[in-house]
Amino acid sequence: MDTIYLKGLTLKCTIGVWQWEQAIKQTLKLDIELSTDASKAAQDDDLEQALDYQKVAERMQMVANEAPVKLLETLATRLANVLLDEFETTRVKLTLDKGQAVKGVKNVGIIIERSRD
Ligand SMILES: Nc1nc2c(c(=O)[nH]1)N=C([C@H](O)[C@@H](O)CO)CN2
Repeated sequence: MDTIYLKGLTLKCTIGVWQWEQAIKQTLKLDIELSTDASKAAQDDDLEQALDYQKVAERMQMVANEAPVKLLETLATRLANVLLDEFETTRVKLTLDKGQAVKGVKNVGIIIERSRD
């Protein structure tokens, strides 16, 4: 199995448990790993048969923009579900980074892995 990855994708979204966070947009960084079989796309040199990472990036930004959430867990799960439902992949790993959301911490975030048969 092969892996398509994106690192440091910028997402703008309304996220956070506090009232002030629900009134602003914050910037998160997203890393994604998607399992794929790259052999057919490589053999024919054909984007149509590839897992298109540009479409993945655009879809992730759309989902993040859509609805306010409180928890990183909620957004990460929504993003993973969209990847599994809409793209040719059976395993996803997401790292969602909220930067310096906690005083004294360099970075804070969540890593989730999801798969389907
Ligand atoms: N497990 C989590 N803990 C916390 C979250 C979260 O999304 N998941 N969020 C917050 C606040 O929104 C924080 O980011 C800003 O003060 C606190 N803990």
